[in-house]
Amino acid sequence: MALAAPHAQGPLYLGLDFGTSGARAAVIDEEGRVVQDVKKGYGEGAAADWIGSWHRVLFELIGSVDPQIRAGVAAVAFDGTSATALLVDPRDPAHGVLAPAKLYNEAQNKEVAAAAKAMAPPAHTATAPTSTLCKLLTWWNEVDTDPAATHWRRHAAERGLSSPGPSTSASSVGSRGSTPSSGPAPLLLHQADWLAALLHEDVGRGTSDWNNALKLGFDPGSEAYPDWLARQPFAELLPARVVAPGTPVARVSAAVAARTGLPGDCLVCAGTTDSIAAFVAAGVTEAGQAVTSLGSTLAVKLLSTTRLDDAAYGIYSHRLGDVWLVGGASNSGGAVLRRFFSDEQLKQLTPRLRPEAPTRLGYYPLPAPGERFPVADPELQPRMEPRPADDAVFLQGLLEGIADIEAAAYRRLADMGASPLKEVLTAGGGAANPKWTEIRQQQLGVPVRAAEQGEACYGAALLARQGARQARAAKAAASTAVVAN
Ligand SMILES: Nc1ncnc2c1ncn2[C@@H]1O[C@H](COP(=O)(O)OP(=O)(O)O)[C@@H](O)[C@H]1O
Ligand SMILES: O=C(CO)[C@H](O)[C@H](O)COP(=O)(O)O
Repeated sequence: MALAAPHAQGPLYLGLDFGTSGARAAVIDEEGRVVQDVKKGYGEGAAADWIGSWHRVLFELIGSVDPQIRAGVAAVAFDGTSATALLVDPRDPAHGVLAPAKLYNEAQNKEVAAAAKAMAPPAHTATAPTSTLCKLLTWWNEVDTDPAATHWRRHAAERGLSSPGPSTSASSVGSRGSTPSSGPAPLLLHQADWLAALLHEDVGRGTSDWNNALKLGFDPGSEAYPDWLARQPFAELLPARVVAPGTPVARVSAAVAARTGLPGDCLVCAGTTDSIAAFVAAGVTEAGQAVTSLGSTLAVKLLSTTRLDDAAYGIYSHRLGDVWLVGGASNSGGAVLRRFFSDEQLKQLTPRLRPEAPTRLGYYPLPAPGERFPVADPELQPRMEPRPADDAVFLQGLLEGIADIEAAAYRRLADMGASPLKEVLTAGGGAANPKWTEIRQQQLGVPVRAAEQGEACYGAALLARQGARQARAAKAAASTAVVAN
């Protein structure tokens, strides 16, 4: 929906959210008012080619913003699903993707998880089987275990590129003979990093942000890769720059400006993950306030004065400015509901739910075996039987089960010394369900309400605005310095 273009006075800011089931864009003005918001599903069959789907939907989404509004966009920022990883040829990140993307919830094998545990500090979030580090180790390991199938060599041959590949070095996950490289080392990018690179086309050795790089092993406290990671033979594959969310990275390329109608001086800013973007959108500022993202997955973020990290429970701390957002992400959530009910069916059944009469079905709703948080168990089995004959009772059992997981997550954080929970704001598709809010409030024992701005793309747009303001301030300071001298 687009407000009349005359409302779109002054610089505008575009936030793009690439979630699990679809992508959304929000354009806001300097005051944070939404000028236009659009969304697009990835379409049937997207899972067969995530990279092609994301690439297509990115330009379709930008193209569906009103041209007049598009022409006023001063900065763009992305949020993507956390630990969704791509391995690219840095010479051609748009088309030179060297292996199928590994999604946020794909747990890597036990050997790789053991290799991550052997190199990282105990209980570090990068040791989780779904971490970006484990995904990188899987790709790195393939060079040793199956050279013929090594993606980057096959890809290079198919495109007549000189073969990129690791420089001669001993692999930490196997004995690697010398493999002289005739091209640049492949580059690991997160989904949000890669989408941003499609717009600025100036990827170099990669730029990521504090939040996306956390599960790779980046330390947002020291704002650097820790020594245990920097000294690994695969360190050359890591994004070279990791900056605060919202930091200006580069301008859109001339070709992309011509293709999209974005201004040639439009800034592409560093992004974040989808649950952090939802947190930014919600405008939470006090310790004890929390945001639960009820999207395809259940992600919990509590603003805490204490930093907590324990992979045994899937708990980690993101940094935003100078505060810590402690929490994690469960595999439960809306993706389970969608297995049984369309959004329309949810709307029809919800009035029949009775929060005052719990079903006591005791479900642990999961879309498939495996859980990340507040239980970190890649083999945890779903529990969603027996299924009552009445769909309203079955739905209530599922909603109660997800609410139980949310409550257990906040209890775990409290047990570990996080700031006491005071209030929960809800983002994502599930925020629209008043009966679910009632069920959750009963479980949590604190006020629960829908965030006024619950869309992650709004949070990404706020980060774009922050980056543009940062660039303007730096320009003003530079011109003042010139005058002073
Ligand atoms: N009325 C509702 N009650 C509960 N859940 C809902 C409702 N409407 C949509 N959902 C859930 O919201 C999810 C989509 O939310 P969204 O924030 O778009 O997810 P994502 O960005 O992770 O793809 C779906 O899985 C759907 O089951
Ligand atoms: O589950 C997800 C898919 O939507 C989230 O992207 C992700 O796992 C949340 O991670 P983070 O806490 O790093 O934002």
